[in-house]
Amino acid sequence: MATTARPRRSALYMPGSNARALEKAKGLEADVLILDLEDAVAPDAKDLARDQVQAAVAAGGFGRREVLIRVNGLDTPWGHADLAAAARSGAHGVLIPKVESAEAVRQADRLLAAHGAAPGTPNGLPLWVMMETALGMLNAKEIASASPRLAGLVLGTSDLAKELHAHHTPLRLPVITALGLCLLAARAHGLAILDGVHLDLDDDAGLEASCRQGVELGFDGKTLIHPKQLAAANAAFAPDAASLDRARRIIAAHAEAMAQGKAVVLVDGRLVEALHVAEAHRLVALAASIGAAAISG
Ligand SMILES: CC(C)(COP(=O)(O)OP(=O)(O)OC[C@H]1O[C@@H](n2cnc3c(N)ncnc32)[C@H](O)[C@@H]1OP(=O)(O)O)[C@@H](O)C(=O)NCCC(=O)NCCSC(=O)C[C@H](O)C(=O)O
Ligand SMILES: [Mg+2]
Repeated sequence: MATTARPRRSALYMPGSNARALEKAKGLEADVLILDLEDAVAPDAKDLARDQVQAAVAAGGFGRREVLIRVNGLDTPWGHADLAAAARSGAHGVLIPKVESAEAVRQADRLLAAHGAAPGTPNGLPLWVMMETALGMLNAKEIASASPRLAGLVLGTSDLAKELHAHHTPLRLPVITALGLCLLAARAHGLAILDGVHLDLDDDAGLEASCRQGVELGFDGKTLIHPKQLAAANAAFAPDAASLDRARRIIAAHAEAMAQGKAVVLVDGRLVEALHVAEAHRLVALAASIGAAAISG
């Protein structure tokens, strides 16, 4: 299944109750904005946050940025009203927290449809789910294939570490199995997948290392909590100049080999076959869409 080339290098959370952050987001270099009604919003501010987010999305001005609304869980006092508001908000997607089963995805899907959101792609309202509990991880395969409305998975490594009694360590070994399960599920079912947050805002080196690890594992991008983290994620998850140059040479060399009736060729002494060409095309398309996004602001 094809994975879209839409850039999702950086996905910035912001509390829906913070009007200043919602406004500021319109000028930030984020590929995705996650307008949060869940954990970043205090119980007393839930209704205000919902109204503010709905009004902000309706007013627009977010440009090329993909806008997701993270609702409260459907088992909370606010979840159903959040989902109803998100369904008619004009956002690009709705993010459901702490999803643990395929049935939870189907329930959200049914409720969105009941609130008038068209199902499926390309015209429906996409559904995203947070993977952040032990049970969710064990059910990743079923969750990822539960609905044609599903567009992506978002790792919630803070909730996960809390539930596992695990520590946040530089190499993230305590959560690496969970990251792998989600990556397998997302790629098997053609979904986008975003890595969890780096909580220490003063740890630039740790953030860069965590972004680099996310790239190496295969994530499309990283969720972030502060604008100062955007540049690191945008740089890490974009193909660098050397990778792009190599990708273009792979495409050209393989096309020439094919014209001569050969299926394989050496580029820089390394074997290139059709699978490498497909990956090269993905990188080139991703770079082009990052470039186009930069131009459109
Ligand atoms: C962490 C913060 C509370 C810090 O806020 P603040 O003290 O205001 O930071 P600064 O003074 O450095 O802010 C400088 C300017 O940047 C704006 N700002 C700050 N953060 C954001 C943001 N996230 N989006 C947009 N704009 C932001 C400030 O308004 C300042 O602007 P200006 O006035 O023009 O100078 C804060 O950063 C914050 O609230 N971050 C988001 C927290 C959040 O959303 N948490 C929930 C998501 S994380 C999570 O739940 C993960 C998952 O579920 C899991 O389990 O792992
Ligand atoms: Mg969480």
